Amino acid sequence: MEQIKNDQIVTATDSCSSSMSPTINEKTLKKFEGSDDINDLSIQIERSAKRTELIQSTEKGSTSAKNPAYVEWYGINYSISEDHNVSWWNKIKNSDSKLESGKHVRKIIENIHGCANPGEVLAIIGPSGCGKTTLLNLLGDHVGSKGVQGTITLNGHKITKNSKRFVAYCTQDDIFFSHLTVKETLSYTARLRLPREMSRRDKLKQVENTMALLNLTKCANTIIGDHITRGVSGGERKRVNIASELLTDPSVILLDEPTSGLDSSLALEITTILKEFAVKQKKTIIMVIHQPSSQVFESFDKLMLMADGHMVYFGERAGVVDYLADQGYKCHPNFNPADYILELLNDNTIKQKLINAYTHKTRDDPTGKQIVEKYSRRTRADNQLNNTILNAPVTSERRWEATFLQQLSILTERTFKQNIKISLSKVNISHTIVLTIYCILIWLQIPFSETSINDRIGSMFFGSVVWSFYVLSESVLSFPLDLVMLSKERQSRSYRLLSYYLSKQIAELPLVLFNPTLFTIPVYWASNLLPDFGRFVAYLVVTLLNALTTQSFGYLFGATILNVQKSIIVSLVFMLVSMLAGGFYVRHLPTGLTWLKYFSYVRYSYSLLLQTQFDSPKAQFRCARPGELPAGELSMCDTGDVPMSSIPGISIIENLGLNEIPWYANLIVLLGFCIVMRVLAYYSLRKNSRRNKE
Ligand SMILES: Nc1ncnc2c1ncn2[C@@H]1O[C@H](COP(=O)(O)OP(=O)(O)OP(=O)(O)O)[C@@H](O)[C@H]1O
Repeated sequence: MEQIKNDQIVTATDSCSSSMSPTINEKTLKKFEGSDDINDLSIQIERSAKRTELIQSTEKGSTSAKNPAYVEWYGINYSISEDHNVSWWNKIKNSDSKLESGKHVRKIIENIHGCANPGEVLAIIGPSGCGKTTLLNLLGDHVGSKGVQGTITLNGHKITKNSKRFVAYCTQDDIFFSHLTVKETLSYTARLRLPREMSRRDKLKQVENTMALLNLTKCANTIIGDHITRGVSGGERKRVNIASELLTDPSVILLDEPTSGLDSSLALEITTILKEFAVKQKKTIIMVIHQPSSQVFESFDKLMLMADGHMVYFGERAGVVDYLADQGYKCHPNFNPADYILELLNDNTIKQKLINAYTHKTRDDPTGKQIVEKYSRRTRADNQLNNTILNAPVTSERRWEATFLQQLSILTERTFKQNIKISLSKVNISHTIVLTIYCILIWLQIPFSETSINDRIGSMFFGSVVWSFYVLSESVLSFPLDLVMLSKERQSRSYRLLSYYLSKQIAELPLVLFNPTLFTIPVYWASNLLPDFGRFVAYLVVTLLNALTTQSFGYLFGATILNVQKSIIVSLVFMLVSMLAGGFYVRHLPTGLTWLKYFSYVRYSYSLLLQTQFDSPKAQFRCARPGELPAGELSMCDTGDVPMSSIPGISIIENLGLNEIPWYANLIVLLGFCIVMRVLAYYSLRKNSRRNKE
């Protein structure tokens, strides 16, 4: 231990008792008078003044100042069941008893308590894996009730759906739509989550101010990006994450490592902004932070130390150094206390001693309720805030700020902007063009003759099935890929599930139809399908309806399974089974499997396509001349009693056994599949989103 202390003293440059305030004051200025750093300092002063001005501009109409929220938690325990290695049979047989006996239960956090007051910043510090994020998830009500014990309150009341809207959670992972710009991202958030009474202009002004505050103005028009498309930098993305929560004016802000990936001056700038928000707008700020600099550390009001899921310290930040000194671990005055704390907590022996010391200290108050009462200002008179407000539930009369129609239009616009760049990307368009050219070359001007009937049917079947695969592979991923964003935004009560679901249908409709249309128009005319405009329109409509029905199935699989890999496998198997029962590859299904054809939507669209092309007086196919057919194959013209010069199209459909039901019945069934699958997909998504909350 002595070694640790000495090493730290040698390398330390920061001060344990540094009095550097987050904002630059005259005293600091005097210290630098006459020095070369004066220019830097005046820039900092300017920035500080600008920051204060921007925070004041967002202060107008702030609801958090009217709705201060005291967060208190005590007796918190959280366990998970670790049954990954148990066979499914054993899980079914013994699930409850094994869980109860604790055989597969792992305690993640134990007997945790604390509180955070409006106007204050509470920092949670501890080594990696000690349970900080888990605690934040619990405070943000992002964990279901399973395995959770203890009490978490907002102003003394349990967190409800309505009060949750006042709690913003800035997660460790920055979750965004990759093809939207920074400004678009923040604007959509503002339009969805800022009060209904605010005009759109004011909401956008708030976005501009927040961007200026977090130094995002210069990258306002840069896309967020992802691992494929380069966008803003990691630090900028982190700031967009913070901005998107700050601009919605919450009463409580939970932040998971808001400064990770930022350089030290930017980290200080962010914590300073948060501190100013806390003080000026009475926001309650709880942040998990890794290795803060001493200046950042000084800006915290309260501190909570954790190790191995246990408490090590909770109280005033200013008291931690003395507390550790009392335990025999004195921090050198020249050393950053945060670094020192982490050094201590990463030493197994010291960590255990500190955990034991805290447990001993709270032996008469194992849930920590009394400690919480000691540090919470809720129950005590406050000069600035009326005591009745302090105990009032944080709640809103409205469940959503934007009306249903506003949500629908905002989400449709957002989904369209995000997806158009994917669906109509250069790669996708090139793929369609190449496929179109290839099909034209293969099926160029198919003659109306008996010998080419199979080629004609083949071109029609391929022209619809190829888009089924294409559409299925995109639509099946639609919900699994949106899942994290959806659950984050639904947690913050940004919109209804129904508005999200309908907006997806509307926004993706033109996009899903674009490529099949681009393909079908030239291929139809080039391959010499029935030269009749009405029939062409009918053919196009059926091709597009087939694509939409496939999309419905894709939505259903995606919404039900919600797992990328599993959804793809299930949808592929389904598609292959539907194709085989579709009537193209197998005309007569084996006895016992004939029912399959009634469930194959491919069969209905395939029958409809053939009906558009063959069920017409214009569809006449010249009989094969001797020697044109392969040896041994009989011409359809020779099978009847009357000699024929051409074959009517209708007899071809009859021969294929695809005229069992009229065209309008095929259309109704296909439409039915399309609509019913979408309704089922919605209920499936709703059921899954409810299950996620439990
Ligand atoms: N749902 C879960 N399933 C399995 N393990 C979990 C789950 N939730 C938390 N854990 C485990 O609980 C421990 C605490 O995780 P948590 O993410 O809260 O740590 P942390 O202190 O935030 O770590 P870091 O600083 O590295 O982000 C880890 O060991 C983690 O693996």
